[in-house]
Amino acid sequence: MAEPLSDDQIVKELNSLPSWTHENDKLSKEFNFDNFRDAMAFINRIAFEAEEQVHHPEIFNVYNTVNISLSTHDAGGKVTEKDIKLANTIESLYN
Ligand SMILES: C[C@H](O)[C@H](O)[C@H]1CNC2=NC(N)=NC(=O)C2=N1
Repeated sequence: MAEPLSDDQIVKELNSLPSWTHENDKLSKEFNFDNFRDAMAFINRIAFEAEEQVHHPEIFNVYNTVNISLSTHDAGGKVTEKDIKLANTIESLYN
């Protein structure tokens, strides 16, 4: 089972995850798109990767914005390596 990361470990990981925040035991970021179609395409690409990793994000969409939050339910809702890995994957899908 994945163990929660320390605050120091999370701060270090966030150095290479631009605009991601660590608040309320979650990693979060808002992504902006030109339109709803592009936002939904992004969400669907995330969905396939989440299934591959067997790790699932919280996703909140309003028109052209997508807010993602990551935490590990199986680790008491804390941030683990699984969240760092999925955050990096999501970044690679956005770029
Ligand atoms: C059985 C299955 O592997 C678990 O329920 C997985 C699925 N996806 C998950 N996603 C997230 N975000 N946290 C989890 O603890 C988690 N657990």
